Amino acid sequence: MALLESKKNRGEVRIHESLEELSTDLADYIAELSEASVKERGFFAIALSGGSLISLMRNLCGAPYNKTVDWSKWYIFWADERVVAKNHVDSNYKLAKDHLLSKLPIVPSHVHSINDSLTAEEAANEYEFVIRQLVRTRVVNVSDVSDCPKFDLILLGMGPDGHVASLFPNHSVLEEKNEWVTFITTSPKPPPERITFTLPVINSAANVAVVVTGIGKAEAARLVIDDVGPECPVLPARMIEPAVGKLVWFLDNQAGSKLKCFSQFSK
Ligand SMILES: O=C(O)[C@H](O)[C@@H](O)[C@H](O)[C@H](O)COP(=O)(O)O
Repeated sequence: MALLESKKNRGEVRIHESLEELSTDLADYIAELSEASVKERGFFAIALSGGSLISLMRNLCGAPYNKTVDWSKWYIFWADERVVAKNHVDSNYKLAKDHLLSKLPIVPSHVHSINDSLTAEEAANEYEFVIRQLVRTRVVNVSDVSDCPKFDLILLGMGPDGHVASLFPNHSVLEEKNEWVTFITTSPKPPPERITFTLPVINSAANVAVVVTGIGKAEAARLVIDDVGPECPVLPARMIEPAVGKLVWFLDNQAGSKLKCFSQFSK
């Protein structure tokens, strides 16, 4: 693995030789953050996304993490969710439950998924309300620099169009400054109805990790990580700039192949 500091505060970039190496590193990274957070605050509040991220977290289900991680202190959230029934094939909750959560001893009442019987707007409002209650009791930490929750870790994937969570390019949702959780009904990636954390919430997290794999995302990765100048299109992933938190990019060598730093890595 190559560890690189990006230019202009775009965070730490980790480029991996293979998906297996990335999965191992990702599990180590999450386990370390969990340990530090439990030691410091007694809780680990982690937000997941959908997509390939979940299968890349698979190593957490095996040794040594199944024994060494304090799963009883984990509180699970979703940075974005598709507004479908929980048993629907498109549900991010179902994806995480089937491939991750059902294999880990996480306390069921610590799993905070959306209410799937509501409209997208209602589900977003209710989800924000749930998070507000947990901020009040400090299960979710509070930001010292904004009026936002400070998740211990927000895990994101990125689409080839540069979207993260359900924040899509050229969508008014990118302007949302007041809500913690908002909704869209016109997602260009199906299904159309989704709820999503807003940029202020993502940028208030203690740690944000973006996991990006495959050659189809190499150009977007270049545009959001490299210093490409003012002609760069406005891509949601480029708007991730944690105020005080730490940003880490987990790439495989295909997704990282167009980065300026890649040539020095591949020598
Ligand atoms: O529910 C979703 O659709 C997501 O949370 C979305 O933001 C996803 O993480 C990216 O589209 C990357 O998905 P892939 O890694 O599968 O390409």
